[in-house]
Amino acid sequence: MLKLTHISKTFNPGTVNAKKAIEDLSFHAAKGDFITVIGANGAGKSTLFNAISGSFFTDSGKIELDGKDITFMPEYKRARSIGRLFQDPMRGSAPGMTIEENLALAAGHGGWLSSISRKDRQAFRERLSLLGMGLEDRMTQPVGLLSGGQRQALTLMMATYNPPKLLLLDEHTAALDPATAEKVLEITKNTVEENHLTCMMITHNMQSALELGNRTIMMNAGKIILDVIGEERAHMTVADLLDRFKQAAGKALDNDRMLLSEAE
Ligand SMILES: Nc1ncnc2c1ncn2[C@@H]1O[C@H](COP(=O)(O)OP(=O)(O)OP(=O)(O)O)[C@@H](O)[C@H]1O
Repeated sequence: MLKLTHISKTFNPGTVNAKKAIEDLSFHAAKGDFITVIGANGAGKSTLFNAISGSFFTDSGKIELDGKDITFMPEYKRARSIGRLFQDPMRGSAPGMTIEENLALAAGHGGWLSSISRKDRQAFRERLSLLGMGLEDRMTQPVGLLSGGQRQALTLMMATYNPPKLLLLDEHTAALDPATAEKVLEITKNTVEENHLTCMMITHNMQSALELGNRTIMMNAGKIILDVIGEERAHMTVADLLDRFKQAAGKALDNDRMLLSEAE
């Protein structure tokens, strides 16, 4: 479904601030893969997502999605096939518009109340009720009134209303309190499974990285240094992950937030 072939990206090339953020990275995600992504601070995880979603063009290499070469496709066109969520719940939905208007936009009906039919409203209500957050009774309220967790769950629903070919989740629960984060992760798991989505999720929680999805990749210094799936992954513990990181990177994992979440 997603194929990256020898992609590289250097920021500020040719200056003293030059930074090789992705280095000759090749990777293939099969249809239906749910891949958790972990790694050191500044390893290039968000940059990898930016490269896939087209925030910039890579310096070299090729990016293919569902058999199509998208290496030089602009970001707004890729957005039709790639859904993305960020850490900040304020991104991805329009605060001044109501829940149903936001959903109408996501469904592709245009965001104006007059274009929302009774049937649309019924469909929105049914889908919202599955979130278990009571949002089905608040459909005419502006999204800006929602809590971070409610907003993130709504954004996830919007990003997957028409199932994308690829869903990129960039620490989308990191700004939420632990109980809410757990709930949004549960909704994420159900959404990915029910829609058979191909999904990549950056997380700093190593336990969730092993529990969610079917595959885990670990990044360091712009490269994928570990890629585990199947039986091998099923038997892995967080301690094993840390060990494997040390073996592959030649140093201990230095992601403060990952280690902190481990100590909690
Ligand atoms: N637009 C940019 N301009 C210059 N340098 C950048 C830019 N974006 C990222 N970088 C640098 O590239 C490297 C990789 O950053 P990136 O945000 O992808 O790491 P990350 O793995 O997501 O890190 P973290 O876990 O700390 O969020 C870092 O050194 C970062 O400072």
